[in-house]
Amino acid sequence: MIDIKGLTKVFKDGDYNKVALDDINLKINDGEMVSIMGPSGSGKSTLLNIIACFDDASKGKVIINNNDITSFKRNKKEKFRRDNISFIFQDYALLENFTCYENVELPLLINKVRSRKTKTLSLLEKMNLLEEKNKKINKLSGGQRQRVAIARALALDTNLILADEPTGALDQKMGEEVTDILRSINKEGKTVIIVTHDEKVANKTDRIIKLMDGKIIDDIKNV
Ligand SMILES: Nc1ncnc2c1ncn2[C@@H]1O[C@H](COP(=O)(O)OP(=O)(O)OP(=O)(O)O)[C@@H](O)[C@H]1O
Repeated sequence: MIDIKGLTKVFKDGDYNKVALDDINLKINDGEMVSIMGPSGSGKSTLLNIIACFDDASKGKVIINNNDITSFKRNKKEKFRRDNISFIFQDYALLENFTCYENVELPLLINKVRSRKTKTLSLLEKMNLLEEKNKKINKLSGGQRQRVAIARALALDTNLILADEPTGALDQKMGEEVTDILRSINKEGKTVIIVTHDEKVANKTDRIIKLMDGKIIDDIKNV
């Protein structure tokens, strides 16, 4: 479970002082699929980045499976992220000059996982990318790139998948395909949190949380 208590984030730089998250309280259960919506600048990415251990809180706690990540020093945070969290970016964040296969294998190589070939091929098959396996990323469509990014995110078998606008760069058809893949990953038991501007994406999630000016203004069960 993710238990967020009084989470506040203030960005400060000289005279600049922006309260991006203002006393957020939120619980997300294991196995939920949640979308976070809200206008530009409402704090969606800031919230996701703190859950992902990419950024620090100014105040409050984020407790993931009984681990208070807000109390962790940088190294411990990075290890916690590696072991527990996968992140999917709007712009895929893939290595453009490497093949699909190499991109998916990379986290397995870094973490010295055994049976890398079998695992990588099975992930590529799952994402319907076997035919593309030796193609370089810069030869793929946006939807294919995002499927490679999802395969890579699944490589280490983490239970928490975070996605920041995963369909933001895709046309409607590819966006739907990627959303359906995230839904099926959730059905396999993983917790999925998606930041999105797209109502269609949000409507495929179990719960829609709306932010405005760094506060939760709505938290709706989507049945
Ligand atoms: N690194 C930073 N330094 C200073 N201010 C920041 C930083 N990151 C975000 N902000 C500010 O915090 C507020 C929340 O930003 P955030 O990116 O979380 O919003 P968002 O809801 O994800 O927006 P969008 O939909 O445009 O991506 C904004 O006013 C933004 O300008």
